[in-house]
Amino acid sequence: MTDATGASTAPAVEAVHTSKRFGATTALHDVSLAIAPGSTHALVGRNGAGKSTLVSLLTGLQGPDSGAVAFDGRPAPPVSDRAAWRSRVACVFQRSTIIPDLSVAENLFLNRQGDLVRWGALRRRAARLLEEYAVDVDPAARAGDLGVEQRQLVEIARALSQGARFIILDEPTARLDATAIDRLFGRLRALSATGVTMLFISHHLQEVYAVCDTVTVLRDARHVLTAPVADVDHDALVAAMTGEAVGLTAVEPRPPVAAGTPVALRLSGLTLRDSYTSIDVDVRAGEIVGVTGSGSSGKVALAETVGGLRRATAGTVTVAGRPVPPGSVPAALAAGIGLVPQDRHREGLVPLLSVAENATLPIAASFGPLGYVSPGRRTATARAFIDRYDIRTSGPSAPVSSLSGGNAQKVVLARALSASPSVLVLINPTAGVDVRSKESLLGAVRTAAGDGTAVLMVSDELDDLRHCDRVLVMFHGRVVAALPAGWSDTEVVAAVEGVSQ
Ligand SMILES: Nc1ncnc2c1ncn2[C@@H]1O[C@H](COP(=O)(O)OP(=O)(O)OP(=O)(O)O)[C@@H](O)[C@H]1O
Repeated sequence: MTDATGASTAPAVEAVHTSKRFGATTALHDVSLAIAPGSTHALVGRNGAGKSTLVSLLTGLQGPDSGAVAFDGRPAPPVSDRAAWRSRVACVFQRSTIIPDLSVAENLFLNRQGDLVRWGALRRRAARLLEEYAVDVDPAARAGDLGVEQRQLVEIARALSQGARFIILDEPTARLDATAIDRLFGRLRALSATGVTMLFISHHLQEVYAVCDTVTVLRDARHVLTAPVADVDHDALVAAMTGEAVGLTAVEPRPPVAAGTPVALRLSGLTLRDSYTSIDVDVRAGEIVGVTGSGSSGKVALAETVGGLRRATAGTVTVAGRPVPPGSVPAALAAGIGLVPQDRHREGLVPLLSVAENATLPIAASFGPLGYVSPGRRTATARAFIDRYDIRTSGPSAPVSSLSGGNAQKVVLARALSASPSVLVLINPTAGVDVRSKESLLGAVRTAAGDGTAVLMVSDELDDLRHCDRVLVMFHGRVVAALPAGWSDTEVVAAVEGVSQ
């Protein structure tokens, strides 16, 4: 197709009446999408709406059951021709496709034909490529040592250098702090100005307005709406995603924790070499304490230490006055500490077990004597979780690996809460969770606190932190600010950046 000037008018990317089923689940039903060349197109929808499935069709990871995909008006290559797909489209996944044990240079030229076996030549070519895309990374660095931001930039540079003019960004901001997000958005705008077409997937609707020109909403495997972002306000977008005209509810202030309430969790002089130093924190029963900070602040390592995933080099963790043996998840669990870890793929879930088995792992012992778990009780408990947390699944016996990302995150939280822990440690608990489900997850955390659980919530999200009674800000391994309820967004951001107001 061409216009009067002879320029191509075909969409850069198109899905035409595509459908995809997994067993009994319809993941996409007759979905069509056309992305104009050079546009930055948002794809939004609730957890399980079908976004990742559509991405898998647009990247050729699998073919549609019916319908077709086209690039620049021409049919997509066969699924088996990976090189042809790589020259058309790349997806910067939330989970990296970079191989950690190889160097940056090797990662950049992975899967490419040619005579690049000589290390010196490979490194020089990698250096030129990184310079061309203004990526400030050493080509000889081990890829596994890169931060999330640098890793994503290497992935984008690799995609562009392979000829792809269409890039899919699947929740690219999920693990970036505010300044890194700003830098990423600057780059996306610059890429867009050079004619690169992008599909941007995010549960943060404000990001959609910040970087995208057009938005498509999927709901229950179906296409609901495609429109310029300027024509759809926030409430209309949420209504399209949920199918309900009800807006999101404002965060209710929590009643203050009564004076004299005992300390449930105490961190004293807690230190982890190269990560954080001399952390003293008390969390009283029923209190929600937030911890935030930039990527290098040490906040995640601190939470992982309390949850038993890391062993502090000095200091102690006590629960109700009793010291918790360090560096052991079972010991932390036995002390009453529940953990929602950062990486649900690695630490959170057992992929081959069912939703019911995963959700009820810590309470299995209470279901029957001598480790016997009655399947009926387990299923009934799991069904209650599925309803309460709005987990979209074909049922309690579905393997957890069949869940969409956000629904898997809900299982992790359900599991942590299922054992009624006296201390709950959460690391970015709403990452990947849709706007409506965030409300129910944070509501469940508030209910647990209302019942006396002490909550330590590490998060980059101001919307999570709004539920906290106070927020500690870490900077280079130390607590630099303690903000009582009523803080303003700018106060938190300034403290995170290390700028005193
Ligand atoms: N391999 C699979 N086997 C079985 N069911 C699957 C599989 N992949 C996806 N599904 C199901 O298809 C539906 C759509 O999932 P998809 O991952 O596309 O959702 P999503 O919109 O990306 O969600 P999220 O926002 O949570 O990432 C879900 O109900 C999911 O459970």
